[in-house]
Amino acid sequence: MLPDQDGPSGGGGTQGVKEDPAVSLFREYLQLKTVHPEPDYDAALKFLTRISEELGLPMKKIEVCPGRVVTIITWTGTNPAVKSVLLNSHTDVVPVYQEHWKYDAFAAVKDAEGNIYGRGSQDMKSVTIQYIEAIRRLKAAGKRFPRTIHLSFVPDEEVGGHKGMETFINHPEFQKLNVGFALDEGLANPTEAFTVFYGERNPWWITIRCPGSPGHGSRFVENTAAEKLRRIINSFLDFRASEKQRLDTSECFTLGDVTTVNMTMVNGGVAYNVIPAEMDVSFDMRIPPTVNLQEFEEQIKAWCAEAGEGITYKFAQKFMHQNTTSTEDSDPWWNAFSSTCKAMNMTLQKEIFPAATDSRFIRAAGLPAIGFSPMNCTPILLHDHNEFLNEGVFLRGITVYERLLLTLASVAPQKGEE
Ligand code: MET
Ligand SMILES: [Zn+2]
Ligand SMILES: [Zn+2]
Repeated sequence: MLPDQDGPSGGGGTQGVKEDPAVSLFREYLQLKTVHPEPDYDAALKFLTRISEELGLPMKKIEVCPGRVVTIITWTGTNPAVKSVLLNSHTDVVPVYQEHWKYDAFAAVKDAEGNIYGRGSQDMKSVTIQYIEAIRRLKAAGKRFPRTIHLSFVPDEEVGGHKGMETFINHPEFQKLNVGFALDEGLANPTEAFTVFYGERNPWWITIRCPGSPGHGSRFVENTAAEKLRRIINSFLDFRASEKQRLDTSECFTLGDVTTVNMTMVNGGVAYNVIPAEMDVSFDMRIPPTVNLQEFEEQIKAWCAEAGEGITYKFAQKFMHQNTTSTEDSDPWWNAFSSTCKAMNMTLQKEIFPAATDSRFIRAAGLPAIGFSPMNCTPILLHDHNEFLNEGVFLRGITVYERLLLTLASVAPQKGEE
């Protein structure tokens, strides 16, 4: 049969059955073009304003930078003096190569299997709607909890978070939230298990400038920029190969446990027959929290010194905090989280997040944060073509958050909280 292309109802997976309103809301949110480089944040704000009215919960808008608004929806607890639970999600999504997609990446098409296609279906518009729907259900059931629950909806995560969470975390309005524990995004898991992230690799984005002697393209000029560039590239890519080897030969390592290095840009030169006075190369590096960052930078310095005279580097991104969140049974937040999952017969795999999320700013502020997107039995398709999530997996995730909030928002007050 034909996929359901034009409306929130129907779809082969649930043929003849009216679509769950939560799924319809998810599909509606996927259709908002909050896509870089010019995200329609106004559309997201309008959507969230409606949600706040539907839920009957107050909303606060904090413009952290011009045109960049963080939205907070709050469900105040019965003991608002104790620390709150923060459910964070970003509203922006990465661009698409539409020609590689089966369907319009912003049409939220649901196919015969109930798979919902759209940019953001995994990263992370699903999670946003799951948080909202879990709150809606708990409210409708007349529940109240001691701890306040805040939902934060932040812009610009996908471009580094500078005009989003990085600024918000230092804003007085963030302090006022009195956060004790945060949930943020994770990754899908193709198996029955769910992956949870207790830390992240540190993103370092570096550009290395290689100066050299210019001259005529027909000569053997000494000390050229290209020769230095080649040595730099060799050092970085040799290290890349050794880290890949370490990952490939280890039984227990995941991507989050080794350093990745990728050469992502090269620049320089003006003409075929002019030896350039300088050439630049850029790398995206992701460094596990167990690596000594000072020593790692010394290694980079050594590679530059070995490659020739006058080589300089600068960072476009150099995250230095290496906090991880406790996953000890004695930790009340982890205990609440993991015991709830266990009670639901969910298998958890604890890992270091291989990329970066806004959780890194939360952890850097000294707060515990767990990265978790309840998507098991799902291929990892974030930032990829044909990103999708099955509606059954999506709906099950709402129940997971419902149960998680029951316990997290009821964690007993800790020493010093009251
Ligand atoms: C390093 S900024 C974060 C952007 C994106 N989430 C990434 O990991 O690449
Ligand atoms: Zn994301
Ligand atoms: Zn992303």
